[in-house]
Amino acid sequence: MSTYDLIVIGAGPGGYVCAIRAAQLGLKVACVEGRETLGGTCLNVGCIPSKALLHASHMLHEAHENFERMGLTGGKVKTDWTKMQGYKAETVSGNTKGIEFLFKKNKIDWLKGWASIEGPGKVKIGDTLHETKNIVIATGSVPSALKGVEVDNDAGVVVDSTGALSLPKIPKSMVVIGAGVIGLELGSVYARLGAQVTVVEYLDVITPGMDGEVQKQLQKTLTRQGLKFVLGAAVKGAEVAKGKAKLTYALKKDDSEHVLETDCVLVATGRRPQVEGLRLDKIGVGMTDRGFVKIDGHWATNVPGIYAIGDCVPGPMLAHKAEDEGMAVAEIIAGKHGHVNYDVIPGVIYTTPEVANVGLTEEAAKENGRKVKIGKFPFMGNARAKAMMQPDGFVKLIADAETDRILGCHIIGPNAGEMIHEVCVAMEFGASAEDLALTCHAHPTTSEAVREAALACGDGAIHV
Ligand SMILES: NC(=O)c1ccc[n+]([C@@H]2O[C@H](COP(=O)([O-])OP(=O)(O)OC[C@H]3O[C@@H](n4cnc5c(N)ncnc54)[C@H](O)[C@@H]3O)[C@@H](O)[C@H]2O)c1
Repeated sequence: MSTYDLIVIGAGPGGYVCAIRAAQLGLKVACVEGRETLGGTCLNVGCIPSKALLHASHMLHEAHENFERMGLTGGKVKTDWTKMQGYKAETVSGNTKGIEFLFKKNKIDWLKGWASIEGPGKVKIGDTLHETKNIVIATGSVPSALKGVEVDNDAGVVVDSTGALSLPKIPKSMVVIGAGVIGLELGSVYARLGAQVTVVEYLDVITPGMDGEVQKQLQKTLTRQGLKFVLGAAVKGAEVAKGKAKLTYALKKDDSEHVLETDCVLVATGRRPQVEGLRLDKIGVGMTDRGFVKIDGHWATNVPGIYAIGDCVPGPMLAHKAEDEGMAVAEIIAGKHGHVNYDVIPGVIYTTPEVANVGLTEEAAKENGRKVKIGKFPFMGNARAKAMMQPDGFVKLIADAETDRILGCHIIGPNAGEMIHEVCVAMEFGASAEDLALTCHAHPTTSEAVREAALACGDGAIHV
């Protein structure tokens, strides 16, 4: 039995970052992880492997669609699925081993196994009980189940996001249930690799909650890339026979039933918090009615010395939100001040073009009766985007109508996921649209489009 200042349960982006920050602040720290490798969903079966497949399939798309126009000729580039899987695995292991190195460097004990909490200060793994002053629950989330659609990742016909990363072969056709982040990212991968992809979504729009103009532009662009969309459709069930699936859905507008036959169904209808086996009910940790761990403004549960962060607590299920909470709670446990600004958490969809957003949408401003001004700039007017053959999309900046303070930004276009951060920094410092407009931006960069959108909040953009 060992005594720690802090035991973090779960080594995903929330948990491992929390452990590292706590160790840096002088605490004796252990992190429990039952998976063979560190890094949680994000590094093992989420953000990182999907980005490897997105990158490789984007390169293929470029080779097929744009190389010749750029004067790059030669044999037709083909996909070697086994090699691509190897590249994905290498990307993952490079990152997970990196966390192992960071744990050693920061003298963090990796307690291997699945933990349960026996009471405040008591964490059990197998038959071993570990004592600790504080516990942080960072156990993340798992894909939600969908009634009537049974996932079997090993069979590879009806899969969730984990199974979709390692399909035995590239399917000729795929039906994606859910036009959210996962559905569109992985749907894009397989569409670029040659599958006929149909996305079936319950709502009448894709990417619910996002800026309406971005939703429309993204749907238009992905449709041009070959994805088909069936919106306003409720999935009734899926049957598997002879290595194929039959998916039945009903259109909400007239209740008519339709069947899609496909090689593969990807269920991407959201994720739910993962807390099974922790014994939270036995030790009286309060939960929300949607199954998340209930916390106060300092990530503390109702049981003294037990905190929770990341996907298992309410809020957006994003790795970077979990990381920020991990750092903040470590600071609090170490007797310092920890803070997360939930108004400035960016979101990115890694399709091509990328979609990125932060803060208020035009729709939310209208709903709240908040007066805003909107500066919009199309990438068609951006020299760099045109040189990259990616002139689709725009930057939309939202500022307070009276004070000019930046309240939000919505980008669809090349490098959107990188560009959003200058707006995040501006918002963090309470900057106005004019502050951004007065900041010199290097030419030619796609970031100039952000400045132009800021100029459009004032006297006008130059290049439209
Ligand atoms: N790039 C990123 O930041 C990233 C990548 C992957 C996952 N994530 C996070 O992981 C979580 C899960 O992602 P996700 O894409 O599974 O969920 P999501 O909540 O983003 O989207 C799920 C979609 O499925 C639809 N849906 C739900 N039930 C349905 C049904 N029965 N039939 C048809 N459509 C249905 C919803 O309306 C919604 O559009 C999200 O919180 C997401 O933010 C983020």
